[in-house]
Amino acid sequence: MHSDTTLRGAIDAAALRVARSKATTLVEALPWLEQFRGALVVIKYGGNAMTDETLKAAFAKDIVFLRYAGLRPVVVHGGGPQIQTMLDRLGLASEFKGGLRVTTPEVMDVVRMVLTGQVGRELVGLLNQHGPVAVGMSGEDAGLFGGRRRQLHVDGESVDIGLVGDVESVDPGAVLDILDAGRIPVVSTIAPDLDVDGQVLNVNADTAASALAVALQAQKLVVLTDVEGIYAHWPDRDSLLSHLSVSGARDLLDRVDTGMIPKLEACIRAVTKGVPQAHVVDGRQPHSMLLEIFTSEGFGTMIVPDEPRPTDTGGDAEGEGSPS
Ligand SMILES: Nc1ncnc2c1ncn2[C@@H]1O[C@H](COP(=O)(O)OP(=O)(O)O)[C@@H](O)[C@H]1O
Ligand SMILES: CC(=O)N[C@@H](CCC(=O)OP(=O)(O)O)C(=O)O
Repeated sequence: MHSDTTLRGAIDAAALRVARSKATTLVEALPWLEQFRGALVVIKYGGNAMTDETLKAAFAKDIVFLRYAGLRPVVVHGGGPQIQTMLDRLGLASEFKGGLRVTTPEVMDVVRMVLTGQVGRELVGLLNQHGPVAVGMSGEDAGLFGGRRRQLHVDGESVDIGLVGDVESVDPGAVLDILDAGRIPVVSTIAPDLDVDGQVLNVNADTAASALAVALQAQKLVVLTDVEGIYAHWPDRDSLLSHLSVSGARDLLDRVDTGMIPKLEACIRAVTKGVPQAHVVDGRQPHSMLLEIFTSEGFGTMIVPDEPRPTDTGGDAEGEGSPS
């Protein structure tokens, strides 16, 4: 241990300023550390935000940081681009409708192999470079998810999108066991079909993250993606929204396309079912998640419940927190 005098003698004034600024940054995080101590946060890590090795390593550091800071992070990962790369390698075609991949039985095999066997494994490996903290699991494990085939309607017409599922039931027991053991669950989003024994369904990762956040009654759902947040008039870069109410988000659904549709739907669903806030954050910015959680400015777009109207009695939240 150095005395104050030796320390000051050893470092010059500039280095001292840097050290003080680091201490200030740490202390500024204190109110947020207090607020979120023990908080369960579901983080959806999108495939488009995980294409760069440095970013993936930064993401792993952030998640482990949250864990050591006393939060309880649960990671739900996507992997759309990684699935696409494998489908291309195998010469299998697939298309998207309403932001969802039309999933034939052959495509389903690839989705399951890539999400659970490749993307999930890689994330677990990156997290475990910081200690034996991460445990990977699929929605098939310990009855985590039960799915039903999604009926898609476009312009009033029913469209067949194959083995695409919606999460109908969540048994979060295994996730809670992993959290209680002080570890970090890393979930890939395959769901057994509740109607057909032995069949599995491809669940969009935003949809699955939202269902899990609701079942766990998470304090936050954070969706990391490849864009700064939600734009009111995409692609007008001046229209980035920092806050959005659920009604505003519903109004916007008609004006977003591609991958933002399931994201917005997922945030709306989470917030209307008892998760206090959902965030869409730029996963291409290193440590964006830490900035979102530990600064007052936040980062990206925050979706919150509508303000109660003066006539509301306040009793209408009953039962909203129940798993879907
Ligand atoms: N209103 C909008 N605001 C932001 N992004 C939008 C909007 N409408 C469509 N998008 C598109 O949604 C994309 C994010 O979805 P996606 O590529 O599926 O991400 P991920 O792989 O993270 O799930 C953005 O890159 C953008 O092209
Ligand atoms: C039904 C459906 O579209 N499933 C997605 C599952 C992966 C995913 O959601 O990945 P991102 O989060 O990276 O988009 C797919 O097959 O691409």
